[in-house]
Amino acid sequence: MEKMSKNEVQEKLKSLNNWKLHDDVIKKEFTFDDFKSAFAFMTRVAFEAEALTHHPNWENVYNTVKISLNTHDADGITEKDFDLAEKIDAIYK
Ligand SMILES: C[C@H](O)[C@H](O)[C@H]1CNC2=NC(N)=NC(=O)C2=N1
Repeated sequence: MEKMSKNEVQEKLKSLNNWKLHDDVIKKEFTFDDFKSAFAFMTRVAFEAEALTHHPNWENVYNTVKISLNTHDADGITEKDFDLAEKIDAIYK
């Protein structure tokens, strides 16, 4: 899949909720009531990632999950990252 230009990424980010471009990834931080809720979210995202064969880079500290998305194969950001970001936001709702 084709890597998107910085302008394409910025334009497409407008259709997402609070994801931001940082270097060559799009990023967002999610917060929860507690660890259990954060980990339940991660489990649901993990299944979605497997279904899409596209996986998040993430870090979890207690009730927060920081996620960054990029496409290794394209060495940048592609539509696949936006597809996964949309699914992640839907799971978070
Ligand atoms: C073979 C397999 O489809 C690839 O390695 C996939 C797996 N998950 C992936 N996830 C992400 N985020 N980027 C990739 O380029 C990627 N490649």
